[in-house]
Amino acid sequence: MTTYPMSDDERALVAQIERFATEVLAPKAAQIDEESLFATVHRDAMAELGLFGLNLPEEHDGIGLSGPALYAAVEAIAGACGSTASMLTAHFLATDSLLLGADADLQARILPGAAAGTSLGAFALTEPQAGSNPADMRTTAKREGDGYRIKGSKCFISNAGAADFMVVYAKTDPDAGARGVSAFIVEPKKIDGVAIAPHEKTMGLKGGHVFGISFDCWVPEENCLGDEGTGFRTAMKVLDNGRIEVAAQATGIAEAALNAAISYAKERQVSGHPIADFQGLQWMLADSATELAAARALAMQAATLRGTGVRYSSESAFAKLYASEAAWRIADRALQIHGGYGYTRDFPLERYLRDLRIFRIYEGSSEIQRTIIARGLLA
Ligand SMILES: CC(C)(COP(=O)(O)OP(=O)(O)OC[C@H]1O[C@@H](n2cnc3c(N)ncnc32)[C@H](O)[C@@H]1OP(=O)(O)O)[C@@H](O)C(=O)NCCC(=O)NCCSC(=O)CCS(=O)O
Repeated sequence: MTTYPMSDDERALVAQIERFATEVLAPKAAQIDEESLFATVHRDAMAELGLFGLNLPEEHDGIGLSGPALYAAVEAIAGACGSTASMLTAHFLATDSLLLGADADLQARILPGAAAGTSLGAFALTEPQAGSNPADMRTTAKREGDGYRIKGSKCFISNAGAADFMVVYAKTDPDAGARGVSAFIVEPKKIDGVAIAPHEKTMGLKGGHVFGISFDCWVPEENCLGDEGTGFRTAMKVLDNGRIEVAAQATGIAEAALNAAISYAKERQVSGHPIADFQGLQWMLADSATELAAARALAMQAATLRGTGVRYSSESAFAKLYASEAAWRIADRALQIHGGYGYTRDFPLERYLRDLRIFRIYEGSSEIQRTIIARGLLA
């Protein structure tokens, strides 16, 4: 285990998660990818370990890991199965929305089931016409009786097909830009008016299913997270957390790729020598190890600020931007070291690359991370 700062109890739990990842998740990862099996196949076993509540405090029946320990846990899961990590971290986006934006009653109603893994969450922000710019969303929530009618559509929403609850972001004041956005709990299995399309066929993370959703549904007013108009800020704070988890997924997969390259370089013989003897290859491994260490150092900077009340949008953007781009280079070098074998499905390298590609796009593209960083510099 990498030496991240954490308590002895956290270290023991992360070691247990690493064993689970190696023994349960890793052996099924290729099948999940090959057959596009929804990673919820692991849901019961993950729930038993408490994984769905890793980010939630004990008062909500969660485990309440610190930022660094949560990072280590997500990294271990992603290193074994990227799809499973993506399914889990999408659930964290939903529960973080409640933690950061909802009142105590709504938290008490939804979070214990979410922590137990009996209730799966989805985070419904992105729309066909509003991806990088969510303030421009078209979904509306209009007052109707003692509640709201939500109308509109969302796309690329992880977990939606199995979700027990969704946090849906919608405009309560369409003329107020970001300040007109509010967030709502929608429980699609309990109400009419939520239509979920078949999951998208994606390049990677094939078990981390994403869906389009159409809404024409009514929810009671107590399903609104906090006050009307606070939804955009909640979503942005959630994404500050989520981007650290994307960095964790990236470094988890990058480490798996680097380890595969090291093993292969020691075994593969050319002209009577293991290819690890050649300096050109050693330098590739050295560059990858350096970039992995740098990505983790940036991520730890953000992870240690998580939950402190300090805003860390720039640190979180540094972490996601660097880790997602470095992980791509690390996995690409690892595939190159494997030569033609790396390009086949007999080895996991091509899956690692396919799984990594989305990290430069979702939860804010690399370009959006640069925008956030630049705004911080120029403010
Ligand atoms: C690039 C953006 C950050 C820019 O957003 P805007 O320019 O539209 O908004 P701002 O004017 O910056 O802010 C409006 C308002 O919000 C407050 N704010 C902004 N950021 C934060 C924050 N991090 N913490 C707290 N508050 C924040 C800001 O102070 C303003 O407040 P006042 O109105 O002045 O009071 C944004 O557009 C952006 O992040 N874009 C990327 C969107 C994105 O990442 N989408 C990903 C969706 S989820 C996904 O991809 C996967 C989902 S899954 O797997 O299912």
